[in-house]
Amino acid sequence: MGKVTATYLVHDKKGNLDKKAEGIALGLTVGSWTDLPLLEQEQLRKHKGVVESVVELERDDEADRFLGNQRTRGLLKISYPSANFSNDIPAILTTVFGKLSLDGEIKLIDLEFDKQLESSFPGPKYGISGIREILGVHNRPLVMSIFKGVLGKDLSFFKQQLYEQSLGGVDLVKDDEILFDNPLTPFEDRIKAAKEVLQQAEDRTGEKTLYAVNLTGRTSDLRDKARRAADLGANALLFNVLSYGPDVLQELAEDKEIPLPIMAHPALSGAIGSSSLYGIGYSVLLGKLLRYAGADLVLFPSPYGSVALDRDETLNIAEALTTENIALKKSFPVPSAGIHPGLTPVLFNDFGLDSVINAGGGIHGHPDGAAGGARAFRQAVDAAVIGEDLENYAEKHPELQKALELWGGVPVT
Ligand SMILES: CSCCC(=O)C(=O)COP(=O)(O)O
Ligand SMILES: [Mg+2]
Repeated sequence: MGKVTATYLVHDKKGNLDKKAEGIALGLTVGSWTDLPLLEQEQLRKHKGVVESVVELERDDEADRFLGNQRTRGLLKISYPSANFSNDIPAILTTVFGKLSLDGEIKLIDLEFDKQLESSFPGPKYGISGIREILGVHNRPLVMSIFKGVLGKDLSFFKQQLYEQSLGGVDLVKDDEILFDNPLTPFEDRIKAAKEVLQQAEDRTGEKTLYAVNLTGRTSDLRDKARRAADLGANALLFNVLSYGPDVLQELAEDKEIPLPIMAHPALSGAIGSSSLYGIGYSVLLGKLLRYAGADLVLFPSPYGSVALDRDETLNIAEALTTENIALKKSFPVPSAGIHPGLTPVLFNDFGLDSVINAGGGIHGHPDGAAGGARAFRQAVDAAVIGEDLENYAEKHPELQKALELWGGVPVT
């Protein structure tokens, strides 16, 4: 029988992790079945959660002193039979962490779907290979930029920014996640304008740029809006997935009339993932779940920029998005926030060829404007791929030189 297996990090004042694990395995499934008649026990047995392992970890003495109590720390692995839930993320999350998420210091840090369950999820429609195919770029990390300062501006500003970013050589441009439908730059007009501008830029550079329009509004309108975007010639969607839920992303990803790559933004994820005691770990929240649900690209805070995450945490997200152990297409990891060209070598070192270097301020703040910023990133990527020192490479590449003068470089250690 199929199953989903959850791993929890627990801090427990009572100190008996085996009892705690058994309590969860029972409590989230059949309740106190041992008090029932034998026949009923037998019927319920196939629904009971199974404690797969209990590992006690070293105590966190500093936190215990701070909180004024001693807690046993441990990792509990519990599996839940697929007979208990339907094959969708809302049912799975409610099964493994629904009421449990309210029950003290407990964090869901891993979720393993068996192969049968995994096969009921779409995964990315394009994934890394499909997006590379569309762009015709196979041998380097992609470069992406973010519109900035569009709020309160009209379409002419939008077009100008897009043209400059594309001319400089970025592979993708995305809306900022805070740009919603508005009278100055309406959703459909942005798509039409972008189509025209990107064709003009491609005619000059010979390179393709994809524009990810922010798909926003009421949940019930999203499907039609996304289909309309596809009809108008949009080439990608940006989606604030955690404001809606991963299942909404899955609905969009599965829709045959929305044949567009979907880029998932991590807005709101900090509220769920940032505590070391509670919530859902980032590698599940932004990694596995979004890959299963069908995100082609996933943004997350890099370990180095303005909203930095712990480096191991970011590596685990990227691993979940790209591991071969999941038989679905791979999603592009997009470490983001506060990125400038000088960070390219460390990002390349951490996330490799199959990643996207993404910047807003680091593009638009360049002394030569967005086109110069984009060129500086492309030069930094080229240097990283051939393993050349950024400072040396900058001697013959003035845009990179200017970026390094402004923001500095960060050596790989
Ligand atoms: C927290 S990851 C999302 C990155 C993002 O949406 C963004 O606007 C980053 O902009 P920046 O100017 O910091 O590159
Ligand atoms: Mg943003």
